[in-house]
Formats: sequence, C-alpha cells, structure tokens
Amino acid sequence: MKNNSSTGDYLKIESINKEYKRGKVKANNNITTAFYPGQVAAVIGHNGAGKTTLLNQIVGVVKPDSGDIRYQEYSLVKDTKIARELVSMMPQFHAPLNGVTIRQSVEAILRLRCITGRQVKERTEKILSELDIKQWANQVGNKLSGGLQRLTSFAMAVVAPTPIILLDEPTNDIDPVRRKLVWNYMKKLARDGHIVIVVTHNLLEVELYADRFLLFNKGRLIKDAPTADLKQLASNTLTVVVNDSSVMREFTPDALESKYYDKEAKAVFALSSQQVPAAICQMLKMIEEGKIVNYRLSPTSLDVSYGGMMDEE
Ligand SMILES: Nc1ncnc2c1ncn2[C@@H]1O[C@H](COP(=O)(O)OP(=O)(O)OP(=O)(O)O)[C@@H](O)[C@H]1O
Repeated sequence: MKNNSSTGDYLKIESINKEYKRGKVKANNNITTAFYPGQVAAVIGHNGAGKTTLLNQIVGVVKPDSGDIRYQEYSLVKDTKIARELVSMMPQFHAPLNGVTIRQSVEAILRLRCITGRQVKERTEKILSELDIKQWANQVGNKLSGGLQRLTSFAMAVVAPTPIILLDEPTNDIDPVRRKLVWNYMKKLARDGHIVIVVTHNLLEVELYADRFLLFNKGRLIKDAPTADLKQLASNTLTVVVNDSSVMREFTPDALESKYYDKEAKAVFALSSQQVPAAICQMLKMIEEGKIVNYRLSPTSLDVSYGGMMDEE
C-alpha cells in the first residue's frame, strides 16, 4: 500500500446512499465529496443528519445501499478488510474495558498494529504526555470520568495513525484546555499527511481549528466550504435585559438577527464572531448608564446557527 502523504491520494465518496426503515429514513442521500490529506474536515449537522452513518460507511461497518468509497485503487465498500487497515475510527460512544488502564488500552492498540519492543512504551508515554493525561495512566477505564474516557478513546484512535482517521465527537465532555490539545493533535495529524474527518457540534472550534466544514441535513450534504465561510454564521447569542423597555431600542448592535421582547424588557441578538466586540462595547456603555441590568453571551446552538444556511436550501 502506498503512503498517502507522498502521493496526495484522497478519499472519494461517490454517490452513496443508505436508507433505514424501508426507505422511510434516508440516512445518507446521494453523498458525493472527497477528503484530502493535510486537511481537517469537520462534519457538522443536526442530530440524525447522517454524520455517523457516513463515518461508519467509510470504515466499513455499514454498507451503503449504492455508491462507492474509493482510496487509491481500493473500494472500501467492497474490501472491508482494506478499509479497516486504512481507516481508524474513534466512535461516538466508547465503552472502556473494565479493569484495563489508560496505559494498557493505548499499548494494546500499538501491539495490534504490530508495533513491538521499546516503541510501545515510548509511543504510549508520548501520547499520554501530549494529551496531558499521564497522571491517570494507571486508572482503569470504568473508573474514569467521561472526559478521560473520551481522551483515552482519542489516544487509541491516533496513537498508530492510519492514512484515514475518523473521529466522532472527540471533544465532548473534555475540559477546555485538553480540547485544545485534541484539536491541535488533529491538526498535527493532518500536517503529517493524514486525512482527518471529525464529527462535531462545536461551531466555534470548527471555525478555530478545522480547514473545511461539511454541513449535513436530513441525510443530504447541503454545504461544503472552507471554515472561513462559517464566519457568516451567527456563532454567538447575546441576550440583554434592560431596566425599562422604553430604552431597549437604544441598544442596536450590528447583528445578523435581532429580536426585541418588550414585555420581558429583553432583547436577543445573533452575532457573528466579528460582531461581538462592538456589541460588547455598546453594551458596557449602557450598563454604565444603568440601562442594561443583565446580559448573557453564549455560543449559539447549531440549530440556530444553521437557520441561515437551511433557508438557502
Ligand atoms: N441502524 C440503524 N437503524 C435504523 N435507523 C438508523 C440506524 N442508524 C442510523 N439510523 C437513522 O439514520 C439517521 C442518521 O443517523 P446518524 O446516526 O448518521 O446521524 P448523526 O448525524 O450522526 O446524528 P447524531 O448527531 O445524533 O449522532 C437517523 O434518522 C437515525 O435514526
């Protein structure tokens, strides 16, 4: 098998379809795209949009009803043995093995991939340090927090990286500092020539770390674009409460969407990342004047962010 980093081989998804419930659910509806070495591609979309189904088809655990998935001269649909050699996947739900420590879990993967001797220890210690989880290395899986289980699962997926790496919501439950480590690790894998595909619901992280995003909705791929395009999306929600609704409309930040609720003396704004600083400035001034009495700035849920793009449909 050729090394993808030197040849620039890419993963081709060719018109794949997958239906469930006798065609009532189209989990993947005529998906055609390609994934390239050197790129972190984020797959985003509502629950049930078809993201995990796509990953499962790439790794060969779900067979498409039609269409093909190709890499080099191989069809990963027809040759699931090759698929398992080429692809490693961190599943969305991963039950840690009872009685097995983090260190043992990572070492087991290395041995499965035919790595032996000193290399096993060295590589294990390196990844545990890089993810900053060494202090829990000897704790058994079932005793770990959700975040640590996820980090273990991530370490297992990437410690002996295959040309194609699939990660299903790898940063869920992980603390902000280690989330950054995980994303940086994914970027490093891409730089080393791997194809990295990550399912996530965190738009802010996609905007910060991924190169490209693919937006799925009801089984269809409805947007495939560089992450710079995400800046057009409302990734923040600002809610302000005023002391008296008569002053509410004095607060007019530049926003993608604004809604004023007179009865509650409250206003809600959908802001892109670039619009946040100016909105905060204007808000602080009104707080000083005693006009705004409370506020909340939060990352927007995907449902709200997607509004604009879904409308495009
Ligand atoms: N084995 C299955 N049997 C029946 N329906 C399924 C099966 N697997 C997936 N589906 C359905 O296919 C659709 C796509 O599911 P999928 O898990 O791919 O979505 P997702 O985008 O990964 O969602 P989430 O973000 O919730 O993980 C959903 O309607 C789901 O219920």
